Amino acid sequence: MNPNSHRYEGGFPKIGIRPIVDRRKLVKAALAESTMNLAREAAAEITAVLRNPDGSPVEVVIFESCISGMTEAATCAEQFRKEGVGVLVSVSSGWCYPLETMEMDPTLPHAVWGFNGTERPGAVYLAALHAAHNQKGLPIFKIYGRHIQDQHEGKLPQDVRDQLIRFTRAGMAAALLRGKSYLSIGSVSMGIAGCIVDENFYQRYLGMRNAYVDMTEVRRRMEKHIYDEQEFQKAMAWAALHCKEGPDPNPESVQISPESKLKNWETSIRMTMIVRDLMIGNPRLAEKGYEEEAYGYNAIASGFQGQREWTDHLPSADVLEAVLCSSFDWNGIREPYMIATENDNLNAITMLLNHYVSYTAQIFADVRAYWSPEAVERVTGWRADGMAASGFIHLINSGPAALDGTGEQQRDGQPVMKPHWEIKEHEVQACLDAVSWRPTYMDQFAGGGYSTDYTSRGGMPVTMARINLISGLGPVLQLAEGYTIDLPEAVHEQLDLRTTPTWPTTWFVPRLVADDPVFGDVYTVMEAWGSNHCAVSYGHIGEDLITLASMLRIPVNMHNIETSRIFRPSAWSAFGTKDLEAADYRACAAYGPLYG
Ligand SMILES: C[C@H](O)[C@@H](O)[C@@H](O)C(=O)CO
Ligand SMILES: [Mn+2]
Repeated sequence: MNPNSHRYEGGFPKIGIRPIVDRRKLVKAALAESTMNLAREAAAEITAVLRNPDGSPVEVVIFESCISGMTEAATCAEQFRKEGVGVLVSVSSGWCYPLETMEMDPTLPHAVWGFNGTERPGAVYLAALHAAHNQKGLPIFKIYGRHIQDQHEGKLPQDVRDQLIRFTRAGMAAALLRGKSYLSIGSVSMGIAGCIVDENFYQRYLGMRNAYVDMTEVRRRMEKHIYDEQEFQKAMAWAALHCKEGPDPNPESVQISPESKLKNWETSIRMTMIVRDLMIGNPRLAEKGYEEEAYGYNAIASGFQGQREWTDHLPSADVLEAVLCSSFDWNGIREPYMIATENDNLNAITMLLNHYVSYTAQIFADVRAYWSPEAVERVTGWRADGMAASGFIHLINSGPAALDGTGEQQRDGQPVMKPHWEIKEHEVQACLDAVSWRPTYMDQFAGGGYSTDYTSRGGMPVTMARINLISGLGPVLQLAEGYTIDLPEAVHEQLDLRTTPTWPTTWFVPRLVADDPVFGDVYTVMEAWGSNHCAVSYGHIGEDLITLASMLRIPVNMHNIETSRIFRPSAWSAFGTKDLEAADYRACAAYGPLYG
């Protein structure tokens, strides 16, 4: 039994499509079938592109007939509620009485595609409907194709398809959060404010719950063997085979014995299994008589405090964080978990949002330093050139940097981080081979443990993001699209040795934007970063994060995304069309958190 397999026993939210038509008999007769066809086209596009976290196609439910008035609208809402629909798409090709056919649930992300064919006033309905939604405080996403289509042309134009996918991808991310938990194991680490759990944020913006377990629970389960001992043996064998131990960075005098190191591996592997079981439960524990422990906390993200009450005398959580955040372990290839070191839950949630729109594993990193070309030349003699010519940012943190972050997976010969369902076994091996498991620095982690030492391959398009909580304002999202870069080996060594070289490094260059107050210079991107941590996702997902943030009513305070890629509810334009950032703030403040 794969202990990851029951992770989504409750299934996944679905996307509901609401075909809408004018109820006048002759008009309905003329349009109902073609409107249903538009709904089917949209459904086919969504299921072809979007995936659930386990890699299965997102399920789309089309209401069985066209909605032409309040009765059908109510019947559809009730049917969709029973089906677990979490995202709505309405489709129309003619005029359809907005106030009588609209959906009123303020918590369901909703887009409307008004077919742009002049034979019938689909676009007029779309405009009137969005006016109704805006008057009633129910923002929707408007999908209006640029080019006129012929009435019975069933195909989705590319621009309609792009907006439909961008909306439903973000809508699914919002729906996947709803009702799930964030599990804190421990509390605030070393005075890091990002570790403070703000239940108001989780409940009102994300629709999530907060669970708390003291770190002593991990110790209890270790000491009482409340874990699957067969799996433990399998995991230890896997680690012995695949987790190559690298040089111990500590002075001889404090290096621990091989026997103690083996014990540290055993403890680290037990911690890994126990934290996973705490998050999602494990039916095997019930078989051992631990029915309560078998439940888990229905957690889609968690954080392990670690420092210092655990790490001062027990192995650090680097192994559990690195293994669980990766797309594979001794049980094979699987969806990565979202785990924050130090219980920096704001970073864990950022990892989760990234993951739900990108489908890939995430790199949790300290935003360690900006290296100017001048400083690099002074220290190494090398003048940074190419993409590094304006300097670069050192992203590095022990623990939850997924081993996928090595960049050893490939697509078309390029380094990538893939959704787990695309990863090949040989790529898993390549990721593992690129990692050196280094004994941790005893001066900081007196309890020992192992960190993952790797360097991300350059040439990957990535997005660095972070949610920050600002007093008097609430949550804000910042993001920077850019690329990982390679440094000459000797330069990397010199710069890395100045830091904590036993940790995973990603050299990052944000995509610069001329004359932008923040993205005009790599230095200001670092200087404007709102926290010590960031979550790095594969891919340029800034547009998806911006759409998702608007659904949750989280303003975006910093991004380098072109205006043409920004897709937010149509009501946002009522808050200003010249300054989209200001409009975003005003709209989020006006509507407040998605769940009230
Ligand atoms: C080892 C140090 O205590 C690190 O944990 C510290 O530099 C951090 O990563 C803080 O986020
Ligand atoms: Mn850190």
